[in-house]
Amino acid sequence: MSQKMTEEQINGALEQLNNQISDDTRWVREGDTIKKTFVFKSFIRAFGWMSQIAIWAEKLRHHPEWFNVYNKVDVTLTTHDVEGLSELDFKLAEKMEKFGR
Ligand SMILES: C[C@H](O)[C@H](O)[C@H]1CNC2=NC(N)=NC(=O)C2=N1
Repeated sequence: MSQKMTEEQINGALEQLNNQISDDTRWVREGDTIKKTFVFKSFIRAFGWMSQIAIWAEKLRHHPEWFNVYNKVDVTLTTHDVEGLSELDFKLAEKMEKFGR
């Protein structure tokens, strides 16, 4: 079971996550969540990416909140079990970056 992260841990993990991103988009902290909008070349690319991430989400037993319109996917990550952020949110975010575009 993943533990709720402290402010210090969150800030560190967020910085590390954003440092490995090549494009100019960033994950943003919003309360008990981190958020990012992923933009793809087409709906089918967006949906293909979601399918890959869905498999990882099952493997990690950690699931995204996301909203897709055409080529965009708004992602919100939080850990309901701890009512906050846990390392699972950052693990899933890293998978999203790895398979992004
Ligand atoms: C039992 C099961 O692993 C838990 O309910 C998992 C499932 N997926 C989850 N996903 C997210 N985002 N937060 C959780 O707390 C969570 N809990």
